Amino acid sequence: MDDRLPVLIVTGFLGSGKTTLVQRLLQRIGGEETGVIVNEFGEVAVDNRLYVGMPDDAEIISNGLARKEDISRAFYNIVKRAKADKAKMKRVIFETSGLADPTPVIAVLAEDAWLKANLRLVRVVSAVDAVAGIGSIDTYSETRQQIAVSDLAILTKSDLRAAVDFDAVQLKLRTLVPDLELVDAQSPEFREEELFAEDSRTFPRPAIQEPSASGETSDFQSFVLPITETVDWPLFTLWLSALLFAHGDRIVRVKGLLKTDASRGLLAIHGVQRTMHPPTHMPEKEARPDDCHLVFIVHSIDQASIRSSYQRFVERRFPRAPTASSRFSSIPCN
Ligand SMILES: Nc1nc2c(ncn2[C@@H]2O[C@H](COP(=O)(O)OP(=O)(O)OP(=O)(O)O)[C@@H](O)[C@H]2O)c(=O)[nH]1
Repeated sequence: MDDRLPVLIVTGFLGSGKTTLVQRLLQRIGGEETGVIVNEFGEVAVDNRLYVGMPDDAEIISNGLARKEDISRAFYNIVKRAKADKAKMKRVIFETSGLADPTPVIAVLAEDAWLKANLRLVRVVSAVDAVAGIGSIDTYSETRQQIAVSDLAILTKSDLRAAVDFDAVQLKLRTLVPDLELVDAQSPEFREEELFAEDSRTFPRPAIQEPSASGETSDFQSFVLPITETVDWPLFTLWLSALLFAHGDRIVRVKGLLKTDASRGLLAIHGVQRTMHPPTHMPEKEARPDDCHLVFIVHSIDQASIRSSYQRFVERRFPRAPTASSRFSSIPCN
């Protein structure tokens, strides 16, 4: 009997729904029995704080485009934990960052003798966003690379009004990988736990481009906008919606936690390209003042203009409520 721990790699572009999928999976299979590794792109690791129910002891690799040594260190830590508490850990999930090529993760599991003796890769799945996914495939080579090495694509956000239909996404994926299966995460037939089902996994599909060895060639930058004060929620959403509407092609992802006048706890904020997702409430006990900030992942846009836009638009206390049009015209990064 193969008693090595099964590993599932979850990949997908920025904001495609990887963490949501992992969270749903953990709810189905039991978070205490699952070792989780999260690689994040951003100056600070936030994903495990944006979701209720993510394990506190997740291994976080926060240098965005993880190098092989970071990946193997995280797997070593997980296996050591599993050995220390033998009966408990039953499986491992590795969530890549939205810009990472999963190939180095696959390579580490295939090359390191000790890891190979303790872990076995079950499959690589790619979250594909039904709203932004086709555009991301066309625009970002990172998305194409993630899909090329995946065994299965999982359609997310098909419940949203702006979602492209399943067949159109399937058709698009098959221009990259002719036999790639797509399943809909919103379908009642979708069972997250089956992602760990034991059929023999095929070897990774051939990469369609050379992966960047260190990952340091990315054109994307991330920065943190600290927001320690309580935010005027209507004003804030007006600002962020306008910013994403105007620059959603270059502000690829915004996420973070805010303390707002509309909520006694914290609100988790998610913007993905031009879509601002509904905020989610975080329990008050999770609130720590230094947690409150937004993480931006951008390309071809000056972060100073976003910072000054925020300062002018949201931080400034208006003596009288300005009209919507005067507020919009004050965004300097148009
Ligand atoms: N309506 C809807 N929203 C979803 C779905 N999946 C994810 N979202 C929302 O999309 C936003 C981004 O989801 P995440 O799970 O954080 O995406 P991610 O791929 O982990 O993001 P990064 O780690 O930044 O790359 C969040 O607001 C989620 O609630 C879905 O199937 N339907």
